[in-house]
Amino acid sequence: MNILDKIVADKRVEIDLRKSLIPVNQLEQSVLFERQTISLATKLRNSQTGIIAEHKRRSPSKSVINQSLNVFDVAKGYEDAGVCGMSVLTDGKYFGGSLDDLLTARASCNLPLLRKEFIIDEYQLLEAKAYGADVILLIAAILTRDEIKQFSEFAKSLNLDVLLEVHNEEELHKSIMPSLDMLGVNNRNLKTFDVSLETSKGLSTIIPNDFVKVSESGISNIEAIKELQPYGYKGFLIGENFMKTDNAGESAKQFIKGLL
Ligand SMILES: O=P(O)(O)OC[C@@H](O)[C@@H](O)c1c[nH]c2ccccc12
Repeated sequence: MNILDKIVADKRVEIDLRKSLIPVNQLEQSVLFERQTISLATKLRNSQTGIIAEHKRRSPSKSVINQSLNVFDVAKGYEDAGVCGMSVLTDGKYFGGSLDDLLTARASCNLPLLRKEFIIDEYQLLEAKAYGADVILLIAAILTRDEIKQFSEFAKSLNLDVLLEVHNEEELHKSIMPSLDMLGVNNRNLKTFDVSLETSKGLSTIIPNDFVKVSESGISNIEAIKELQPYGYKGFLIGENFMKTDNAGESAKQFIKGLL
């Protein structure tokens, strides 16, 4: 079993438990369920910089990144830095995140928030909405075409934007459909953790122009952004580079200053 298979197997157990603790109607009755969501895709289309900054405490590839920052300050700092959106890891076991982190980020800023999660069940989309997300991630490597269609259409019915993540041509071909807003190319292979910006470059030409293109992972300097922009990328998802410092917001601010 590779790491991705393990994460998904654990996720199935976790979702069953969550469902038994919080029924769907309780999620639907939460105050945030009525909130007007903000479109990340629209913000990226109109942005010169396109930074999506992530809150990530640890990961299977890097173990600890930063356990001492608090989400409230990180979200405020990112907003103050002028990022387009924030990504919040909500997986607990492998990334040290939680839905409470999402709720805290929501209370702290008005940025579009991406629920960064391994989505394999519609229930997780209701959770995303109930905890204040604006955007959901779908990972092509763990979903069938039918599931991508089902989940993305359900997300759209909840007014959530959809970011679909691919890592290779096969995943991309299987995933193209009108219910997606953004296509993300993960420069990190989730099965081996190898990172290369060439992945984004190579896949850029076969992503139809109606989708906002996002390059994800392994972006550690301004040069990388400058290198990717000519390939049509409008969004750049950055986690570790900001989170490994003692002030994530401030490092995002300096980064964006350098880009303008
Ligand atoms: O910390 P980095 O290398 O800047 O990467 C951020 C983000 O792209 C990465 O966390 C990520 C991209 N896709 C994912 C899917 C699941 C978990 C995590 C991810």
